[in-house]
Amino acid sequence: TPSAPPAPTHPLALATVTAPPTSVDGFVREFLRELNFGQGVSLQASTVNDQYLALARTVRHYLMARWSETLRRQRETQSKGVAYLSAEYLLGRQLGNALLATDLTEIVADGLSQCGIELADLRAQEVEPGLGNGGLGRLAACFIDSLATMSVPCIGYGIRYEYGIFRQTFVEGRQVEQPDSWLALGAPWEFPHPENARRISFGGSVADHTDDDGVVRRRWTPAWDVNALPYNYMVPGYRNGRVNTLRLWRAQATDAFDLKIFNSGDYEEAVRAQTFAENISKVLYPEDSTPQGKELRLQQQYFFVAASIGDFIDQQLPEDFDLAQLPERIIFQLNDTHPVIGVPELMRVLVDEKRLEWGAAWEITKKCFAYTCHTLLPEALEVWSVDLLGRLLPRHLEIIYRINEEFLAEVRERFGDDELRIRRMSIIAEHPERSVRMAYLATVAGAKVNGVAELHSQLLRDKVLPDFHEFYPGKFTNVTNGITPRRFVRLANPSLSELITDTIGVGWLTDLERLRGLEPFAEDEEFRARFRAVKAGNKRRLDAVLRERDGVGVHDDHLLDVMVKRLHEYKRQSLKLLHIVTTYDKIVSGEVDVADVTPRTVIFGAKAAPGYKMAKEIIHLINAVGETVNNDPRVQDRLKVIFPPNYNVTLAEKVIPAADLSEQISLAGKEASGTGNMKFALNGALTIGTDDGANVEIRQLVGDDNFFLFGMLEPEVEDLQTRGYVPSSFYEADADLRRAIDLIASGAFSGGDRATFEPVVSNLLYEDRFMVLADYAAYIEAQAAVDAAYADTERWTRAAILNVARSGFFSSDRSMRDYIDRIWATPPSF
Ligand SMILES: [N-]=[N+]=N[C@]1([C@H](N)O)O[C@H](CO)[C@@H](O)[C@H](O)[C@H]1O
Repeated sequence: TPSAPPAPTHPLALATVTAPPTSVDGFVREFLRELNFGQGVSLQASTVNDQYLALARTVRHYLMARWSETLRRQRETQSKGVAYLSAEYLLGRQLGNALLATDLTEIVADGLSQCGIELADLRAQEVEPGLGNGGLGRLAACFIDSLATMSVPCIGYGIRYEYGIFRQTFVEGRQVEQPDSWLALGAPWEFPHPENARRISFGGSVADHTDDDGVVRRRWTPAWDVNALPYNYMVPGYRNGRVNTLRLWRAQATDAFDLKIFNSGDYEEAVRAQTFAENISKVLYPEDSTPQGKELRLQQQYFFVAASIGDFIDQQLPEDFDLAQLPERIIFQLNDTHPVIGVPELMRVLVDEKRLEWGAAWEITKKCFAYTCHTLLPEALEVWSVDLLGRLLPRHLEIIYRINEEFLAEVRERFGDDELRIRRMSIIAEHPERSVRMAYLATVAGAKVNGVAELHSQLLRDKVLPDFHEFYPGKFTNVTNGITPRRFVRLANPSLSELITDTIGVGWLTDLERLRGLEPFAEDEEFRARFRAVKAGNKRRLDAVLRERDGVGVHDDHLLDVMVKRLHEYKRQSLKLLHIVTTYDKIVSGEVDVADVTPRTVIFGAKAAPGYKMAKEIIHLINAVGETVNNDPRVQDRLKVIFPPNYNVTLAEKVIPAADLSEQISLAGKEASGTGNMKFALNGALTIGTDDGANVEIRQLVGDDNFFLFGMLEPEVEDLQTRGYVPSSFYEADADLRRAIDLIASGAFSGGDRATFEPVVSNLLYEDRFMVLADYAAYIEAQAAVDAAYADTERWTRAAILNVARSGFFSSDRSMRDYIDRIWATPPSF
């Protein structure tokens, strides 16, 4: 290969880019230049969007120096890093975080106000990139933030969906999805590099081929291909001079336009290839925990994984790199089963392209991957039919067959001809359709397999993958999830952050366990008063936001009871609904004096996957119950239900700091971890929850007195399931439950029409897969304890302070330390 031309240089080009002066004048000069030359407008003529785009680009200038220095040092030190492979990144707005990371917020606010511009208006102009569904996507965003802040080399790889998670609207209380055209007003945080595009192949066939070294190898002859264009995003560390990279891939046709066909007048045909190709990165699949086995979804997964592995080997490694050393240089972390097709892809590259022996390639591959499982729902573990895989990726199917063959040979060696075990453990499922079990492939190929909370990892070992735990005992570990305190405490809750810093000093943002220093202040009356003032202020802020956004407000003297997460039956939003209906029923029937009811506003936030019918029914019922309760004069505003549409990261940053009560009420054994639960505890909300996922660890750390635990434990759920669960028996046995369900069935929330919510009622009475009725009585009792506790303001505040003080463990920095210690061995490098 011809030697690369000498790199361009000039005495003015400093070894690395230098940041503009960190002064108000320095900033204003940079901003106006960007507005004039970048946006091409004068300050006077500029729109808010012009100003936002110019500001974003100006802030990029301050980060650029750190980014190129990070890349230069990375190239220099060649230290081992992480390639985080995730089909989802729920990043949230970038501007606030970039200003925080560079400590520019004040300078920028002053500079802009000199120009007659409000920083808050420009921050509100940003459209958040909704490139994820829920917890899994947000976790990826928190993790890459922590790795940058901890100076760990990391490249996040994913897909640059043209349309992210749909925008949710409500029409007569029903969810209606709108496309999320997040790019429409410009995307100032991305750096496209079409020159580094990669060709990704699909389809075709495989045959033996004698290569020029005389060796017969399998040769894949694809049928079609697309280009993968990289778009780089900055991942700034918190005030440590470091910026890591997030590389998202966009699909584009290799030959975008067929002029000959166009000239023949068949315009549609002329661009068909382009449309077809671009479909691959067109839109995010909106399912959370219930994957769609659609071909396009597999195309998306292979597209970004093949581009990422190719990019790392060809772009990030020195030309003469000895691939046997690959495990010393990189660990590919598989964020759930979505990127697992990367395992046969690396084997294909090593064996077919780099011509390594199969055995040598497998030794490398086994050390280069690790797998994080995020679920316990059997339907969430992806399987791909061998028909589809064989058609789309014939060479990869071959490789998977060989991996499975060699794996089962090892199993036979260990356990003899135990056919049932062989069938149970085979990566290839024979029934109901011959298909590849991606979680099994990830477990066989991964150096480590982890769950995302202690209970989850235990259930993975005991119930989901017991055979594999028996076969690979050392492979299974746990890393409890975490959240970044930079976004979810410092940015989302500046007044609480100020109180914390005033009290325990700085440093807690990158060492969250320091929050323990707040414990003694739970006993300090003056501090408790300041803590309450912070919460009240956040409630008023939320009130203003919701009034402007949706025309509804929240009373700051109400207990704010918040349930925000994707709509899924296992998360049991319908249990929360039954509590509301029970309270309402007791008020309107006069069973309780409305004056004795603790004033409470229940805030829901939840998107349902568009194809998830029951979830959409439950959303409709929540809005209908809200409509009735909110407008019933007998309630005297002491119970309110609000459901702001389009719950996303930006709304979470306003709702969570205002919350008093965090609803984490999934059926025990169903929620792998949860991460919203951690954000609420760190923002001084008390949790009412089951012993499920990370709730268990939150309760253990904050103390039983500061957590409202209720409901069956996982073994009790298992036992009831085994004994046979008859939901209607709970209906018959519990008068309050019967009245609540009967009220819904009566049409009280649907203008007397009994049919409207019959599907929800029937589902609860005759199916109730997630045992809402079984946990109802315990839940209602726990909610009564909440009311009693809330009436004792000092006790409540003390408990809220202890939740903050004892939740430092839930920093994603700690999660990263655990991944580094237990899985990656990628210590901070510089
Ligand atoms: N997919 N998936 N899984 C989830 C969430 N739905 O995104 O991953 C999250 C991140 O690990 C978990 O907190 C949550 O319990 C789990 O259900």
